[in-house]
Amino acid sequence: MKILVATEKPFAKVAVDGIRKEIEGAGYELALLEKYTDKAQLLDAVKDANALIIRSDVIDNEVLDAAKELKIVVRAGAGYDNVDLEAATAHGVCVMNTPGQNSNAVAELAFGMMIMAVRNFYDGKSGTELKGKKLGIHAYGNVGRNVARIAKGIGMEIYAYDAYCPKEVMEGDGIVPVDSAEALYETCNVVSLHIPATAETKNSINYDLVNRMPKNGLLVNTARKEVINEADLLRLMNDRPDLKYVTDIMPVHHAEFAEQFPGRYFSTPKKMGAQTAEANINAGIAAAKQIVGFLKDGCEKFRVNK
Ligand SMILES: NC(=O)c1ccc[n+]([C@@H]2O[C@H](COP(=O)([O-])OP(=O)(O)OC[C@H]3O[C@@H](n4cnc5c(N)ncnc54)[C@H](O)[C@@H]3O)[C@@H](O)[C@H]2O)c1
Ligand SMILES: O=C(O)[C@H](O)COP(=O)(O)O
Repeated sequence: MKILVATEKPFAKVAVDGIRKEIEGAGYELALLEKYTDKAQLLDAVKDANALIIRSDVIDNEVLDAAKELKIVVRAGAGYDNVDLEAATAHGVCVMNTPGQNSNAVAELAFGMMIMAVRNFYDGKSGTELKGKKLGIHAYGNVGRNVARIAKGIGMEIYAYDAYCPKEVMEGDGIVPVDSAEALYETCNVVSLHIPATAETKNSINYDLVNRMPKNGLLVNTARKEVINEADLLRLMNDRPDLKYVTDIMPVHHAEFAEQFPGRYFSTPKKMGAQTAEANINAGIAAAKQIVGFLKDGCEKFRVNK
C-alpha cells in the first residue's frame, strides 16, 4: 500500500517524521510530494497512491480520475471545502478530516492579529486593550472554543453564536450564547469568524451584518475568504472609517483593501493559522493514524462524505 503526502505547503519536518513512523510502522510505503507548483505533478504522483494526506490541496474530479488505486483522502486539518466530496463518493473514495488538531494554533493567531489591530499595527500611537471588551465568536466549534479559552485569560466578555451548537454547551463554558449572527455583531467590539465555508455561509458576512458592529469594530477572519462578501466589505469600510479588518486568508481583492485602508487592514501573505510545528504534528499524525485504521480495520470515524 502506498500512502502519498501531497502538500503544496509542506508540514514541518518533525511532523513528516511522525507520519513516516506511523505509516512504515504499519508496513506501508510513504511517498512525498511537497511544494509542488503544478497540478500535473499531483496528477502524476497520485496514479499509484492508495491513500492521500493533504492540506489545502485541491482534490477534484480530475485528480480522482487520475488516482485509480485511491481508497481514502485525509485532509490534515479542519476545513474540507478543498475536496470535491460528491466526486469522491462517486469514485468510491472515503474522505476524512482531522477535527480539532490545529484549533489552538488558529486561536492563537486570531489573538495575534487582534492585538496587532487594536494596537494600530504598532504605529506608535495609543491603541486600546482587549480586557473588558466584548468578543463575539461566530461559530463555537473547535477553534471557537479555543478562542473562548484564551479570551477568558485576557478578561474579555465573551459572546457566541453557532447555528448548530446547543446553547447549553456555551453556557457550560461560561460563554453568553446569542440567538442570531445579527445580535452577535450588534453586541460585540470584536468579532472572530470561525464558520466553515459552506453553501449556507459563503458570502454571508455582508454589509448589513458587519455594519451592525459598534463604533471602532474589529472583524477577525481566520476561517475562509469565501465567507466574506468582499464587495460589501470594501464598500462598508469606505462608509465606516472606524472599522478594521484582519484576515489569515488573503482576499481576492487584497490590493484594493491594502490601498484603500492603510492602518485598518491586514492579511497574512499565506494562510498561517495552522502553520505551527505542533499543529502540523497533531494533524499530520492523526491523518496517518486514521489511514492505518481505515485500511487495516475499516474504521470510518471522521468520514465527511457519504
Ligand atoms: N486559518 C487556518 O489555518 C484555519 C485552520 C483551521 C480551520 N480553519 C477554518 O475555520 C473553520 C472552523 O474550524 P473548526 O476547527 O472550528 O471547525 P469545527 O467544525 O470544529 O467548527 C465549525 C463550527 O461552525 C458551526 N457552523 C456551521 N455552520 C454555521 C453557520 N451557518 N452559522 C453559525 N455556525 C455554523 C458548526 O456548528 C461548528 O460548531 C474551518 O471550517 C476552516 O474553514 C482555518
Ligand atoms: O481548515 C484548516 O484546517 C486550515 O485551513 C488549515 O489549512 P492548511 O493546512 O493549508 O494550513
